[in-house]
Amino acid sequence: MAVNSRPSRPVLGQNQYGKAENRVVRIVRDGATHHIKDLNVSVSLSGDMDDVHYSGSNANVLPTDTTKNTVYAFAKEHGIESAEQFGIHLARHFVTSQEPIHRARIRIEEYAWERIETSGEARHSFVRKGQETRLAQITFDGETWEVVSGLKDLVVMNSTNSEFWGYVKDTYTTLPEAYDRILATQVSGRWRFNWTGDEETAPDWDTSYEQVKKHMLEAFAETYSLSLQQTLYAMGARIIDNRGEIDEVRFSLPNKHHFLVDLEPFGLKNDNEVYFAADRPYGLIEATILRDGCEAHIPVDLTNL
Ligand SMILES: O=c1[nH]c(=O)c2[nH]c(=O)[nH]c2[nH]1
Repeated sequence: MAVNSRPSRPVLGQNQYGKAENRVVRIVRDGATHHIKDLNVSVSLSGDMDDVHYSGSNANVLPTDTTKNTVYAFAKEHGIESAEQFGIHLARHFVTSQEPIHRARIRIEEYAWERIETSGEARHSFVRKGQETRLAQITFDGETWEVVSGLKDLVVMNSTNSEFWGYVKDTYTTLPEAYDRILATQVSGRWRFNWTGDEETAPDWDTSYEQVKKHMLEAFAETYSLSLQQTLYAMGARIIDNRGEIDEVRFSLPNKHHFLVDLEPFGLKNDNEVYFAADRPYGLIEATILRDGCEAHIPVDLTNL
């Protein structure tokens, strides 16, 4: 370095910014048939952003909060036909409406849902594709057998037929009563067989598993829910009532909250269409359902099984 020359300042390299992981659920209600789109949208913008880094001037900065609002407003205004089409809309909007923004990268993960088909008319119940992990625990001490089967990560949603009201209200209660909400959970369940070890009378384990899952899903879809607790009981009771080989069922059900997004500030009405899918905190509803006269053996904490 030459004598008396000032060191040049470090140079800003590639930079980008935006709101990551906007969880948007869009419901289209076609009478009793509902359709859902469930996306995780990350916005990354770049352009003339030297000043905000060098001097802190925000004159060119569209807030990340605005990019989040745009995702939710576009879900209402334009709908979500496909992840690609939705991303194209967003990217074009940011680059063409904001002079300092030269590049927009929209990354989208889409979570696929399949309809839960039941004998009834209702078409508002879904199970997330990718499905569950099947579990089994077998214990034998030379005398006594215990077989517990189960599953985890079975994600299900009802886009209507769920309410929650009439609960205790104290000084700290702010929750508004809900008369038509989304009910979604990620089922973790275990069920204990009453099989005592006789090969002749062993259940067909695969058939039993498929049937338990079917009854659990049907009860979830067909129960008009006043609480997740009530739905949980209905799911367990349906299994006990229909599967004589099972004496005990335990469920751990996180209440995967979906909050209606307030679109009023953008002059848009949210007619139960656009939701923010929160990942935490979540209500956690857990209970055992027993055949009358039977004892509980499944541990309270299912992570121990
Ligand atoms: O189904 C529900 N059960 C609750 O106990 C509860 N608590 C809450 O805030 N929301 C809900 N939803």
